[in-house]
Amino acid sequence: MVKILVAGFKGRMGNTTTKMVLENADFELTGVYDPNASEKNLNELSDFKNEDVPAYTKLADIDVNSIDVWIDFTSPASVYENAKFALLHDISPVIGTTGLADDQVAELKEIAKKNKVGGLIAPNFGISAVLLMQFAQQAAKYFPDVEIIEMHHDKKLDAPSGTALNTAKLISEVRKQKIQGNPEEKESLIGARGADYEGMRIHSVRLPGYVAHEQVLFGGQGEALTIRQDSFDRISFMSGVAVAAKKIGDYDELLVGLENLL
Ligand SMILES: NC(=O)C1=CN([C@@H]2O[C@H](COP(=O)(O)OP(=O)(O)OC[C@H]3O[C@@H](n4cnc5c(N)ncnc54)[C@H](O)[C@@H]3O)[C@@H](O)[C@H]2O)C=CC1
Ligand SMILES: O=C(O)C1=N[C@H](C(=O)O)C[C@H](O)C1
Repeated sequence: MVKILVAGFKGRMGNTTTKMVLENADFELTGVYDPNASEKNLNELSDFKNEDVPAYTKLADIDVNSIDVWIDFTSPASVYENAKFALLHDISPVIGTTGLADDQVAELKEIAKKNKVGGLIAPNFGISAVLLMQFAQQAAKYFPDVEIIEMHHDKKLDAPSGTALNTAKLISEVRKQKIQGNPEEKESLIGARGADYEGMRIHSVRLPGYVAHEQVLFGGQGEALTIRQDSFDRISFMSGVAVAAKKIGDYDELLVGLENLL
């Protein structure tokens, strides 16, 4: 039985993850954490009235000995501190929160290595998104001209999305250095051409009704290829989170990307 704490349990992903953990026979929910919670126990929430699980609002109060895996769906501002806290207490972090800077990831990898604790940072736990990133990396070998459009709900804090940024990083590993478009082009409205990641453009759409969607557009001589994935419901991330929580205890380093565990 894997003992799990869900960080960010009051949020959209935290709520869905808390339910998934409670419903999975391989898991025991031993804590939930959210500094913005007013509850002391999960059973104070109507959705979870039969679940006796301590709800923490301060890192210092967490019973670290009761936790094997820390699942984090919090905020770009808090994920580094949370992941470091988990690693330093011999708890395996499974991080879905986006917005970690490259130097923060490098530091967390060092801490994991030094303390021999397994952990995972996954920009996206949906299998459709994992496949999209792999297919896009493959296509970029043949189509170096690429633009990414990511579309999300309008409550999202970070832009571009972690998935779009990771897609661009994976593509840049195989793509020849290239500045796309007309070198003389000028934006008459700032931002019209989107963000620039090593010459690739990333466009972020935020609209109510959307959940999480991405298109990678490739253009070539007289042809084009579009790869698209859609998460219509947050349940789409749960099988990936469950796989990670089950397997991460077998590792002693911090991995990036769900594909490493599939
Ligand atoms: N990797 C993946 O597959 C996915 C990643 N995400 C990412 O997960 C994160 C959360 O997304 P949502 O649930 O939509 O956000 P949300 O805003 O609904 O929930 C975030 C929760 O974290 C809490 N929180 C804030 N500071 C905290 C701290 N220091 N420790 C613990 N909890 C804290 C907030 O009170 C809130 O309840 C975002 O970064 C998002 O991009 C979202 C969906 C899938
Ligand atoms: O905020 C979200 O909702 C999501 N965030 C992740 C990201 O930034 O890529 C994963 C997914 O797109 C949903």
